[in-house]
Amino acid sequence: MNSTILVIDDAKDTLMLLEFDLIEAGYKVLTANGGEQALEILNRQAVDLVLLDLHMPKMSGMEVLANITALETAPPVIMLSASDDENDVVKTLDVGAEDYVTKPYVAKVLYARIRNALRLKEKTQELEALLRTDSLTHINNRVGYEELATKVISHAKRNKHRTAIAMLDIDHFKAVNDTHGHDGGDVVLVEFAKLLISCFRDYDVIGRIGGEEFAVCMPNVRLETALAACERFRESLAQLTISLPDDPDATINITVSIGLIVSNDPDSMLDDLMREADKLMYRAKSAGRNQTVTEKNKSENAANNNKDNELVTSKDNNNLNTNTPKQPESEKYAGIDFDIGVNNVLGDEGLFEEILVMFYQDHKQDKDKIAQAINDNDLLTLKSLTHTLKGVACSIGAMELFNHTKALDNAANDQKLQEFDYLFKPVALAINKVINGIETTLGDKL
Ligand SMILES: Nc1nc2c(ncn2[C@@H]2O[C@H](COP(=O)(O)OP(=O)(O)OP(=O)(O)O)[C@@H](O)[C@H]2O)c(=O)[nH]1
Repeated sequence: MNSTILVIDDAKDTLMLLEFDLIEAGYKVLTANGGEQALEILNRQAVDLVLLDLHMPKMSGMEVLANITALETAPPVIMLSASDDENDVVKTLDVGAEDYVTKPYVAKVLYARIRNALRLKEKTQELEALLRTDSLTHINNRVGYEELATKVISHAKRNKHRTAIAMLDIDHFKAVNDTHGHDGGDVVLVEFAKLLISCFRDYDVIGRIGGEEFAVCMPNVRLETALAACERFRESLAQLTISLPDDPDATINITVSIGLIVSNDPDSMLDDLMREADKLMYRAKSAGRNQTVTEKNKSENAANNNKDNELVTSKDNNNLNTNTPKQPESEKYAGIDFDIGVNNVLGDEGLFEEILVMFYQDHKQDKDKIAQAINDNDLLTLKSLTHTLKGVACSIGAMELFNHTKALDNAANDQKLQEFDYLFKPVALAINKVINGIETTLGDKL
């Protein structure tokens, strides 16, 4: 497809000459006789490149340049000026111009500069897409997902729509890897992503958030609709039999645990919603996996004059329970979701306290031990520490610690050494929070 070039110049004859030359070279051309007209065009339509005069009456070329570079999808700008003052060259390049060509221009040199700028733009776009795409499944990675979902949430705020966020985690995925190898696990992840794409709507934002964890952001939906979509996916997945190209006799069946939250709270941030949905997903895990757990966001309940949040769990179509009251969340132990922890020991608070004392004694040094293992490049110790900590964090309901440790554990398993340092920081903070929380509440029993 021919690239579109916008030429901005106050001199009519220059505009005509450039238009002629550029059309001759195969480009589509738009012209503007000043900054105001140019910005109007850029607001209306996409342009691949801008040729911009520097000295113009009314809005100067510098001013126009600053406005263009501030656009969300700014096209590359080549300055085209009669001035060969080196300060002009430096200033415009510093403000964001791609190149600087002096007038009178030599057509074939100008064409070469244009081709170069367009090539660079294409490469940059390819790199930006890679930065946002998961290389295995080709859906959004965490960066891409968060960027798009954040836009959905801002749009929802402006239009007072609800947004649903679902966090999905494949059940017992480690066992798939253990049985069928990492390549077998990869095939499962790809099939999982394909099914996500086919089950959710085109404008739902889908992403792979971590190893075997995925997220879906559903714009403008009611809880019932979002829950139905999650359930449709969960059921389709449970019925899907995945075969491996390298081992046609092997078949794999998997299930998924889903946490779903729907919010129309204008102050909800994506991070908060994802955290809430993640907590619900771990409830689905604790409650036996292969199910969706959802809870209406507080503000939505408030709008319905409902004091308590509703917890909805759904294992199959005739097991939809909309009346299970949620336990009020306790602040008893910092960094620990008391409800999850206590539920993991069938509600026995005394036993839960004993487990926390054991956790404190066994893991209070973990931060230093993990730091040491990273420092020594001792992968075996690191894997063993993170794997154990991840498991116990989940069972005491320390979900933040669990999530961060899980990320570090995955990186250790995949030997992503360069990620260790930055993944360790949140683990260290989360351990501190939990250890200090236990000390504060159970000090005399430790
Ligand atoms: N094949 C493959 N495995 C991955 C990838 N990323 C993470 N994993 C693996 O995913 C597994 C996740 O295991 P766990 O976090 O223990 O969870 P699980 O076995 O799914 O158990 P539950 O979540 O509790 O049901 C680990 O073995 C990781 O090595 C990947 O890109 N490819």
